[in-house]
Amino acid sequence: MNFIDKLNAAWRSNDSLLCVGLDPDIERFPAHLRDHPEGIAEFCKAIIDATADLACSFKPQIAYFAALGAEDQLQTVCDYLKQRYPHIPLILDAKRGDIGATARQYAREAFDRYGADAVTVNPYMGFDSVEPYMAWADRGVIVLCRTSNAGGSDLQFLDVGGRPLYQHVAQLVAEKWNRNGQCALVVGATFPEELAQVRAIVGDMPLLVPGIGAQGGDIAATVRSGRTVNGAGMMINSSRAILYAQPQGDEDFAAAARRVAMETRDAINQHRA
Ligand SMILES: O=c1ccn([C@@H]2O[C@H](COP(=O)(O)O)[C@@H](O)[C@H]2O)c(=O)[nH]1
Repeated sequence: MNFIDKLNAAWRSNDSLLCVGLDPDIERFPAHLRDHPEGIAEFCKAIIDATADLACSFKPQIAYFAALGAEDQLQTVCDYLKQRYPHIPLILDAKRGDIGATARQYAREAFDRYGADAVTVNPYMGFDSVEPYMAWADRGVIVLCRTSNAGGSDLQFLDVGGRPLYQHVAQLVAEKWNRNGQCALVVGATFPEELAQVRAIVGDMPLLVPGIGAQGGDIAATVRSGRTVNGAGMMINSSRAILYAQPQGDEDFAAAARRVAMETRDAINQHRA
């Protein structure tokens, strides 16, 4: 099954547009996992088990693993996801961007080494820096368009022929780059008006939408701006708000994560119709 089909099936089977982000920060781990040799993988596996029936995708952020030289634990997490939850898409958030020959190695890393269903890429170097990922026709290529951070406006809002640059990116990907129907775009939940603009340009193309939860994006505005006519079309990511949900009483970290993931999934679903 290719990425888009798998995503459609996960939206339906879990009745969810929630993407659970895996950004493991050992400083915020429960004490028993901080010094554990496989603590990062154990933490992520517990979060995955606690939220797999509530999520349409999981998104490990490679920087949190690579910064600690913990690529082996990223591998463990990806293998675990694929073995236990093969129906949930695995998105590797790597935001790669480089010349074609190097891009091919990044694509091998994402798709062959980690077995990701999709990877995030940076379009700044143009089509020949993105095309190598498309050789894996059954995988998703998720292109940065209008990112959730304030500084994204420095370049993405530049006026290019009467329209902001991010709208050109949306149109370019939808009309030219998406030859195999495998592309998606990153658009931040912190900018619902721009999210609506992108949706109008790209039709039903899936959007990866970070920025709710810790970044404060408004769930109602996000869903109303980005949903497709059938009330889907988005992987709305939340990482820290779920991973480090404040325990209440005796609640452990995974139970707290499940509680917040369920609240978030339900809040999203309220606005899909
Ligand atoms: O525009 C973007 C693109 C990617 N991200 C990533 O999403 C998560 C957000 O984490 P939160 O804890 O929910 O804020 C993180 O991995 C970012 O690298 C983004 O935030 N904005």
